[in-house]
Amino acid sequence: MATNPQPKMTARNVNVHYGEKHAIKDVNIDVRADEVTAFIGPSGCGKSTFLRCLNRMNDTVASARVTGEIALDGENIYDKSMDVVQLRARVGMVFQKPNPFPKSIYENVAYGPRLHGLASNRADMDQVVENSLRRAGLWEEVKDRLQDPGTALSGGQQQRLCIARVIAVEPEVVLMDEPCSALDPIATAKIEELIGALRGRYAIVIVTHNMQQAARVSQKTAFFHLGNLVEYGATSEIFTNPRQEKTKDYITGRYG
Ligand SMILES: Nc1ncnc2c1ncn2[C@@H]1O[C@H](COP(=O)(O)OP(=O)(O)OP(=O)(O)O)[C@@H](O)[C@H]1O
Repeated sequence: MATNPQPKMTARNVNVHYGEKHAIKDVNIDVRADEVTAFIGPSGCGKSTFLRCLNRMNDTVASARVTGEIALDGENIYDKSMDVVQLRARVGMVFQKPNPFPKSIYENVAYGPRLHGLASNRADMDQVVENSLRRAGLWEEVKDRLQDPGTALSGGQQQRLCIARVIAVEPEVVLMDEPCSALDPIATAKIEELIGALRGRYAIVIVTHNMQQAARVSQKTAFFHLGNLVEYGATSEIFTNPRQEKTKDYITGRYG
C-alpha cells in the first residue's frame, strides 16, 4: 500500500488560553493518516486540551481561546467557512467515560448516519449499523439484541458502541481521550486490539495516562509538559532513547 506523504492534520503555533491560564504553548505537530499517535504527559499538562483543539471541541468552553492554525488535509479547521458539525463527523471523538445515548444499540449507531444522510433506506441503514458494529468488534455480542438500550451493555461494550457510533459516519480521524481509563484490563485489551485493527483506516490520536498503552498501540508519541510539547517522535525512540531529559524522567517514572 502506498503511503500518503502528506500529514492528515497539522498544527502550527497553537496556543490555548482558558481566561488567563495559558494551557497550550506554541505547539506544532503533524498527524499522519496511517498511524496511531499517542499524547502522554503528567496530569494537567494539556493533553486533552490539545486533543480537543483537533475537532474544535474547545468551542464549547466559553473561556477557551485557541490561536494558531490547525489544518485537516491542508484546510484550516478554524476558518469561518468550516462547518463544525461536518468537521466533527470527519474528526470523531471517543471520550473517557463511555457515553451512549439513552437509546437502543441500533439507534446509537444509526443516529449519525441519519443526521448526515448516509443511508437512503432501512436496508442501507441496517448495513451501515452492522458494518460499524463489526468494525468496532461488537457485532457478535449484540446482533441478537440491537433493540436493547446501549446503556445496558458492560462498560467495555459501551465504549466499543461509542467507537461504532463514531466510525458509522466514516470519519477520517478518530480522537480518543483516555478511552480505557474507566475499563477493566480485559475490556482495555479489547479496545487496544481494536485500535490496532482500525489503524490504517483512520488516523487515530489517543490521549493516555498509561505509558505501556502508548507503547503498545502507537507509532508516534508526543510528550507534553506544562502546556509545552517537549518531544515528539517515533514511539520506539521516545520510549527507548528519548532526547529530552524531561521525557526520560517521565517515562522512567520520576514524576507523573
Ligand atoms: N475548562 C477549563 N477551564 C479552565 N482551565 C482548564 C479547563 N480545562 C482544563 N483547564 C486547565 O488547563 C490545563 C490543561 O488541562 P488538560 O485537561 O488539558 O490536561 P491533561 O493533560 O489532559 O490532564 P489530565 O491528564 O489530568 O486529564 C490544566 O491546568 C487545567 O486545569
